[in-house]
Amino acid sequence: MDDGLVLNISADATVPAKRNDSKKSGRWTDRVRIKRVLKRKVRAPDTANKTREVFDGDGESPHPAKRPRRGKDSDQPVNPVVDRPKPSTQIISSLFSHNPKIEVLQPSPRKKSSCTPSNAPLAYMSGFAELGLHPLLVAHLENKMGVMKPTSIQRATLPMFTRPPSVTMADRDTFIQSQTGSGKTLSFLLPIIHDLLPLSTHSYIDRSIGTLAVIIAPTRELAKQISDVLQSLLKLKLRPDDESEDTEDSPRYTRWLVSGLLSGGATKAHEKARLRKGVPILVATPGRLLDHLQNTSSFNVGKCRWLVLDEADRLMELGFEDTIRGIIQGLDGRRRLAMQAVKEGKSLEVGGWDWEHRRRTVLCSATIREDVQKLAGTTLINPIMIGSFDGEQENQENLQKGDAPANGSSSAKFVPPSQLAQKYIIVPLKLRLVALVALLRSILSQNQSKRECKIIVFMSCTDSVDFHWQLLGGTAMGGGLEASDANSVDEQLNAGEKVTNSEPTNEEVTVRSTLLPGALVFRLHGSLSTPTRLASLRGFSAASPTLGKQPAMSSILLCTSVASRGLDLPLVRAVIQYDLPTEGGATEYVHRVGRTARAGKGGEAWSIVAPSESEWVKWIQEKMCSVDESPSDIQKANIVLEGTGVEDILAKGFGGSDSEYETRATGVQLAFERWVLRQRVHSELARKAFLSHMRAYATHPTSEKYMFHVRNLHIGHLAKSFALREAPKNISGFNKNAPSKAKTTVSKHKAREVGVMAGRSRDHDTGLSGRSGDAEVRMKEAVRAKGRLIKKGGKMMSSGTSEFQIASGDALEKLAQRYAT
Ligand SMILES: Nc1ncnc2c1ncn2[C@@H]1O[C@H](COP(=O)(O)OP(=O)(O)OP(=O)(O)O)[C@@H](O)[C@H]1O
Repeated sequence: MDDGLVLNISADATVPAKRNDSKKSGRWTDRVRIKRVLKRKVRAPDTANKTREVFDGDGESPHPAKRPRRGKDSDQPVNPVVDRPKPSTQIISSLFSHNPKIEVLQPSPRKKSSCTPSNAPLAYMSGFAELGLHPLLVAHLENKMGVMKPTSIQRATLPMFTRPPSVTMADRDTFIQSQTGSGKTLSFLLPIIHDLLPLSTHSYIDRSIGTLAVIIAPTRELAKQISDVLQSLLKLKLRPDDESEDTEDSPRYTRWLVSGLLSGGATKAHEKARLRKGVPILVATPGRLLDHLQNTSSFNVGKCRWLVLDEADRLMELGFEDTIRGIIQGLDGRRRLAMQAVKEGKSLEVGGWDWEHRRRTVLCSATIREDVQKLAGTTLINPIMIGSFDGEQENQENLQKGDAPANGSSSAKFVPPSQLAQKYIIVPLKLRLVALVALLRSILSQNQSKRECKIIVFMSCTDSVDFHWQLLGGTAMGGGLEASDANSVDEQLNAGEKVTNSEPTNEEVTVRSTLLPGALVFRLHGSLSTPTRLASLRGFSAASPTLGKQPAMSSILLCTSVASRGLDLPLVRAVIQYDLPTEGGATEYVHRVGRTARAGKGGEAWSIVAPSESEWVKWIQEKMCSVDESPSDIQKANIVLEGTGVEDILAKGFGGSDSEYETRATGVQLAFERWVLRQRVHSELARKAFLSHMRAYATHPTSEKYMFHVRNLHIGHLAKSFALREAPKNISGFNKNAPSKAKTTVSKHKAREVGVMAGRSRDHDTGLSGRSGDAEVRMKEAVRAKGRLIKKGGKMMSSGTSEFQIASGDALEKLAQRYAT
């Protein structure tokens, strides 16, 4: 049996030669035993590695080869000088045998051309001017930002704020919901600037007026992104280009409108200094904002007239409900104190400020789930809903009451943009890793003619992201090869593995893989430091990313769900869900795929589905459709996922004739496995990633267990997709057969525990993780407990000075401990 593994991968010179198994001396029983063992085994072609490789190939045996028992010696510590895993017998199972049979997929009847983009600017509109937007803003959008026509959510939202007050909803708050990539950010930023710009005409106005608008976003990345868009809007020209329009009567605007960002990225002292100077429009993450409301006396926010809660559903998911209540109480308290100070003549403020002008709250959310309704009920006054809702009237009434929808459905219909091509591949577990590489290669080569191509790959946990990132960067084959087509895989393999001396360090931002020519690989998850996360995003989004002197055309981002919400990364051609979402169900899926196909552009979304998860395809399609939708509606909205065979992807990605791709895929897999074996630190990375992945997998909600149950996974095959050759029972910490939390159907509560066990690996990213996030985590806990305190009759406190406080950080924590139930 040759198993198709005749690959000319050169031996790793640093590895000692394999010891000879034949034995001439010793007892005759020993010699007979060894002979018998050798007869049964088929030798691996690579004998350079001290590791003995046992092939399980081509169906000779229906069961995977068993790993022989290890002798006493195997427990001896690894030689500290050569830091490599201890020699052991390894199982090298063939990639293409013993895989479950997968139904041949029928091509989808969907015609791509029939899809008109659902989130594109509206062609029939003449421009933003007809929505009543300030002419300076219209000119800036058209001339400097290339934004000519509004999208449908902008068309619906802007008139609400630009019409004269008598007919608008001055006394009403707003709830905005629309598709991913439909331009929600501009639909709340433009009204704010439109409202504040004319204040320039007041003689006393400058940035010392304080903060007039606060925008809250759930993560640092999102806050930074909103802040960037805001900054580019605020660069607007304050006079019309046409001088003739600049008459005596035309208002003279001054540049007092500046923006600021509070997201925990900078030091508090620096943020305090900025707040003291005055920041008229502030973008913030919730924890840091509440912190400043509690502790920064110079934070002048008494006149705030806009509060925006972006990605409200994510804010709720991340447990910010109490923090947001604290923020609202803080804003109200500071307003009362400021008004009182003016009344009592204690304030140095010049008169003329319209204190009657109430603060408007805008809530943006992808869904109107029960928890978002609750938030809307407590934060919005007489809200008007803008967006696409089913049963709008009913929902509107519920929203005002803060109730869940009467029909019991917990979410409004939320579908991906119609122009997005949604695809899935059912991939046997063993083939996952090579299928991912093949898919990346095929997308990259298809888009070679385009200027650049960006791909986002979602993984289940931070450990998995770290492992795959290091693996791709570390497994350099024939270093420096720049293959331009899929056929060059052979050349890369034949050139031999190259031991890279410079392993990427933990805080490095990017790596290159010769398997993915012309692309740089970035990573993003919540355990990276803020500068690394931001550098990663900057690098990935850059027009022509570079590594050293080598420019790259394309970029790939390996990430956890941290990148699923709100991030607007330009030119993302494809999203690959290597691991399907463990939390958030269909909503999370729609958010993830929504990172592509934005503002009317095209894109493709790929889901890698395990054979035991195949029910998921039907499930997700049903979740995205309304019960009463006709098949033509479903086709039109492009809610159907199109299946592709894994062989097609492997053939496209690795090239070659007939089934040559099998040999090539095997070569790639072997190279990965050798990388894992090469150093102890690599195998630890792989094991950790495997374990964390299993734990994350166990946190799928109970209602989804029939599709995602650890019990249904072939653990050995899954381990192979982490380039591990070891039988999983030897991976400490996880035993599929033990009565573990992962094994039994876990309740949601238990599932959470499993998630917590995974520690840093589970990425409920809030921008709270990492070194600088610890304080925020504690703050969040304290605020939660403060909620309990208030329920138990505690009250908000005002310090002797003019500062309104909920309580100081320390006091709050002490109170929290005292009242913790
Ligand atoms: N009227 C417009 N014309 C052209 N491009 C636009 C327009 N409005 C917004 N865009 C662009 O569309 C992209 C998506 O916008 P935005 O990030 O606001 O979407 P979103 O609805 O908030 O998406 P998500 O739900 O994923 O957060 C951005 O790159 C933005 O610059």
